Amino acid sequence: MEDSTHLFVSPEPFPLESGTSLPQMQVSYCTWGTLNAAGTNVIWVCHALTANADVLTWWPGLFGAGFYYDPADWFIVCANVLGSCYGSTGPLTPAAPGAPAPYQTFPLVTIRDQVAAHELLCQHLGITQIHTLIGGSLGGQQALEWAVQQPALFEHLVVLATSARHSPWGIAFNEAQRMAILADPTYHAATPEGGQAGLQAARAVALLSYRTYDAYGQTQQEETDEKLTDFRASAYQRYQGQKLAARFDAYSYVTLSRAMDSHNLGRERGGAAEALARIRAHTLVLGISSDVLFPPSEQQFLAQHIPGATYAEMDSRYGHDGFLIEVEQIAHHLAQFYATALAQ
Ligand SMILES: CC(=O)SCCNC(=O)CCNC(=O)[C@H](O)C(C)(C)COP(=O)(O)OP(=O)(O)OC[C@H]1O[C@@H](n2cnc3c(N)ncnc32)[C@H](O)[C@@H]1OP(=O)(O)O
Ligand SMILES: N[C@@H](CCO)C(=O)O
Repeated sequence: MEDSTHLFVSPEPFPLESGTSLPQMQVSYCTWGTLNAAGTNVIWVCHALTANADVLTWWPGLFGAGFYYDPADWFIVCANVLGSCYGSTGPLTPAAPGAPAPYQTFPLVTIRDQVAAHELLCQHLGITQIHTLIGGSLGGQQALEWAVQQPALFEHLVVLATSARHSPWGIAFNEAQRMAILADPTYHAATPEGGQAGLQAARAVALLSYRTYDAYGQTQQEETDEKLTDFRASAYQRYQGQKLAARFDAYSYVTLSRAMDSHNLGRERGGAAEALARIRAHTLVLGISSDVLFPPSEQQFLAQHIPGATYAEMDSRYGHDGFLIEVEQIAHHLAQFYATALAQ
C-alpha cells in the first residue's frame, strides 16, 4: 500500500462566499489505492476540525489494509480543508511568494467554500462518480453540503455526529473557545506561535463538548479521598491543550471554528428540510447516544428529511468523539447499510 500526499494548486483566484477571494488556493490531499477503469470505486473522506488528509492515521481501524475501507479495493481520497494548517491554504499561508502570512486577517471561509475547494480537486482528479462520501462532525457538514449541491455525484453518503445547521449550543462552545484565544495577547502579534496559550484553553473547553461526565468519571477519577489540588482531571485538560497546540495553530483554529458556525444547509435554499430533500445518495446517518455537541435529535432530523435515509445510533462512552473511536460499531453499521442499499 502506498501513502501518497499531493498538492493541488488552483490556477485561478478562488472566490469566497463572503464576496472576497483568495489570490491563490492550494489543497493538500492524500490518495490510496487505484481508481478502477469504470471510475466506480471512489471513497471520499471529509475530515473534522483538527485532522488532516491522512485518514489512515486519524481513522485507524476503519481505513487501511485489512480494515473496512481497504485501499486494495477502493480509491480513497481525503483532502485537508481550506483554512486548516496541514498544507491547504490557511491563515499561515503567504498570499504570494515572499508576502507575509495573513494570520488573523485571513478571510472568513465557510463550509460552502471548503466544499468548492473539494469540488475543484475532484474535477482535477477526473472523478465523475463517488461511490461513498463520508465524514463526521465538521466533515459531515462538508459532506452534507456537497451532497446537496451535487446530488448526482454521490451513490452513497455516510454522515456521523453532524448537523444540518450548526446549533446555537455549538456556536456558543466555539465562541467560548475563540474568546480564550483572543484573550491571549500573543495572538495579536501575528506570529506562527501566536495564541498558543489561548489555543490550549480552547481545546480544554472543546473537550467538554467532545466527551461526557461518565468518560471523565471513568478515566480521571482520583484514587484517594485526600486531595485538595493537583487533580487528574486538571492534568488531563492541560495535557490535551498542550497536545493540540503542539500540532495546530490558533489562527487556523479560529478560522475553522468560524467555518463550522457558518454551516447552514438551508441558507438561500428555503430552509434545511428543503435542502436535505435534494440529496439523492443512499444515505446512512449515524448518531451517538452520548453526544452532547451534535445530539441524536440532530441526526434524526437529517434522516427524516433525506429521502430514504437510514438512521442508526451507536452507544459510546466517548460522547461526540465516539465517531473517531467506535470503529467496530461504525463498520458493523456500514456493512448493514451497504447490504440494504444493494438490495434496493
Ligand atoms: C499529526 C497528527 O497528530 S494528525 C491529527 C491527529 N488527530 C486528529 O486527527 C483529530 C482527531 N482525533 C482526536 O481528536 C483524538 O485523537 C481522539 C478523539 C481520536 C482520541 O483522543 P486521545 O487524546 O488520544 O484520547 P484520550 O482522551 O483517551 O487521551 C489520551 C491521552 O491523554 C493522556 N492522559 C490521560 N489522562 C491524563 C491525565 N490525567 N493527565 C495527563 N495526561 C493524561 C494519555 O496519556 C494519552 O496521551 P497520548 O495521547 O500522548 O497517548
Ligand atoms: N476531536 C475532533 C473534533 C470533534 O469533531 C478533532 O479534533 O478534530
